[in-house]
Amino acid sequence: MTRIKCCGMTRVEDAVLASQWGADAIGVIFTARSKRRVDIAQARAICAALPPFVSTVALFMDDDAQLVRDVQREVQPDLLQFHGQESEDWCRQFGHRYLKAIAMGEGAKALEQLHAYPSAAGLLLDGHGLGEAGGSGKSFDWSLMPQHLTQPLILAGGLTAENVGHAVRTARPWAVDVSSGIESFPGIKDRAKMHAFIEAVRGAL
Ligand SMILES: O=C(O)c1ccccc1NCC(=O)[C@H](O)[C@H](O)COP(=O)(O)O
Repeated sequence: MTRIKCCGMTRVEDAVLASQWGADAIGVIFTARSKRRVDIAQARAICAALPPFVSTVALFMDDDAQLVRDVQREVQPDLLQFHGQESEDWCRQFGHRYLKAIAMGEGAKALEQLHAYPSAAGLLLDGHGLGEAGGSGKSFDWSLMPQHLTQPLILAGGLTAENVGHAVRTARPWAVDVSSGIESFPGIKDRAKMHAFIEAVRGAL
């Protein structure tokens, strides 16, 4: 079964619906680089509304370590996600399970980065270029997805209800991550698109 992370949530009602329809994880973004940024109070409200067994992921991109610590303490997410050029040592300093995003915009060369984060709970391969923000809607060549790594791999970038079935069959990821493909506006999720996306992943064999 392919797990589903719906990212860039800013509204309680969107996150609750996603979890009711079958999303396994909800992402909330704290970096100032994002149009989907939430503050600690919004994130706490979203996380508190979720049912048991739905994971919460807090996203950062080359942010100050103090922001990460504040979010750890105040929001208590299940996982951290680092989306910038953070080193492994930097990611590990928080003593918290984390995902590391790998920018796949440069193609196969980016795969060298996959071995740089052995302590990561998972690696999220995203379609944007190095140094660019996520949530870009850009996809990459899904056939580049490695098949023999021990760490779980999460496929991200430009996924929609229309293409995610093909993406899952090609890349065979542990999970998929989506943001702009289920939105009507950055941070505002479109219910029909979100429902169709989750159904498409569940139906992908
Ligand atoms: O979504 C953002 O605004 C964002 C900004 C800065 C760093 C990371 C960000 N998002 C990270 C994600 O995990 C997105 O879900 C992922 O990039 C996929 O986005 P999309 O291509 O829009 O589905």
